[in-house]
Amino acid sequence: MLIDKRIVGTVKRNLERFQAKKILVAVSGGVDSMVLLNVIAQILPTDKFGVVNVDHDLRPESKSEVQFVKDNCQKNGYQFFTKKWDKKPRDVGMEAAAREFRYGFFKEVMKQEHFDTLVTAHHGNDLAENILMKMIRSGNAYEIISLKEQRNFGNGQIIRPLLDFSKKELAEYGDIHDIKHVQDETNFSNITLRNRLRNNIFPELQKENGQLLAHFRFFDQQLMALIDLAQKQFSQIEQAMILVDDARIIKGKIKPVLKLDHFQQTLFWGNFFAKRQLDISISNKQINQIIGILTNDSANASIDLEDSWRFIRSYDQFVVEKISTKNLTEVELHLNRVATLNHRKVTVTEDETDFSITVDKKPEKITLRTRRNGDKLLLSNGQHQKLSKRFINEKIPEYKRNDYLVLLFDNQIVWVEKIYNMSDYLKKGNKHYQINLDGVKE
Ligand SMILES: Nc1ncnc2c1ncn2[C@@H]1O[C@H](COP(=O)(O)OP(=O)(O)OP(=O)(O)O)[C@@H](O)[C@H]1O
Repeated sequence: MLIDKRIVGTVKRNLERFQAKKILVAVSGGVDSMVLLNVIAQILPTDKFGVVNVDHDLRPESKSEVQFVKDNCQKNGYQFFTKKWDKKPRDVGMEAAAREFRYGFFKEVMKQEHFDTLVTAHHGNDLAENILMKMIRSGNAYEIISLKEQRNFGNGQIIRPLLDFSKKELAEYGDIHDIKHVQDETNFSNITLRNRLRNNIFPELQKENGQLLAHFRFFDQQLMALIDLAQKQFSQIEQAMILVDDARIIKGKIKPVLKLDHFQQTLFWGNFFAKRQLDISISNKQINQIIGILTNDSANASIDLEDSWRFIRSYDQFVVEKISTKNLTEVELHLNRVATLNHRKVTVTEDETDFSITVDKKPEKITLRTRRNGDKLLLSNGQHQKLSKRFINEKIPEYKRNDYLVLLFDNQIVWVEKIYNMSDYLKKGNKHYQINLDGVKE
């Protein structure tokens, strides 16, 4: 069969197989995505698909490239959605930030305009480059299979129906149908690993075997099949271990996973994070650290993962939680006025008869906050105890400790929710205060 018929046939089969109904085509203007758009337009009526584009505004030509895609859509009567990226980060990680913005916008359009499927023009060369890049960077099996032909995405799914075709074959289709496209000049510069692989390494490898891309695709499919098989066993283990599982916190028992050997555990945790799509990027080094803290003798330990997630071991349980960077960790408090910290309400009032704290002078500054490293509690005879030690003594698990409120009078800790009141140790002075926490007297 001619290449163009094969491409159209494969895309059509994929759309049917994954039951795509209303499709958003991601079009950058390059030859791959312009070919994809042409193919989709042959298969579907114009009310069943739309075009989405992001102007990353990173190159002088980007404006004219967006215009090119826009004109093409207008001419053909296709729905067109575009957005310019104007809040770029100043530091490193431009490529990743651009991707986050791009996929964020794709999700937004899908939701607002009721598209159930996003289709991208990733092809066989992208897949092979992706696999080799992941081999170079991490060797993590779950990252190696990250470029999937279908996965859940936003309020629907993402489909990549061109993975069976090489860039060359798509270009051939473009020639046959005389498809106009823009040329991304940055593809030729060798600043990124992807471009070095694309321009220097793959041409050499392909000289060794012309079937190289098909082999990468075969390896990817087999690895995915193996992981699918393992998944059944992993699901049983998860059922035995999980206690809480929601968008911000996962909590469970450790024991069930320990029956797997070390390398099976690496796969287990890879699967664990990949399938929940928590947007945690996790390296093999971190997976090994997780296994390390679960299997060593220390009962309390934690690891900070990327993207504000933390993995905590607490005795025979583990917790994965999103650390909220938005949460306030400190507020100044005024007598008789309600202060709110992390959704908790606290008031401190002067009270001669019904009081919980006694000090020798009226505080000039009252602070409410969560714990900090180095916090110390004043005991009898002026001795101190570390707050962390008190948490351990009271058997408060590590992952709960940030929830405890700490009250300070003139920078001296006078009270820690549930576990400490300075007046139990030092009953001095004649200034009496009542603490009210969430409507309850302390
Ligand atoms: N600016 C863009 N606007 C719309 N779609 C885009 C844009 N950039 C890329 N795409 C879509 O994503 C596909 C892959 O593009 P490209 O290979 O440049 O991305 P990548 O960064 O390598 O991969 P990924 O998109 O998975 O991060 C394109 O074929 C196209 O469908």
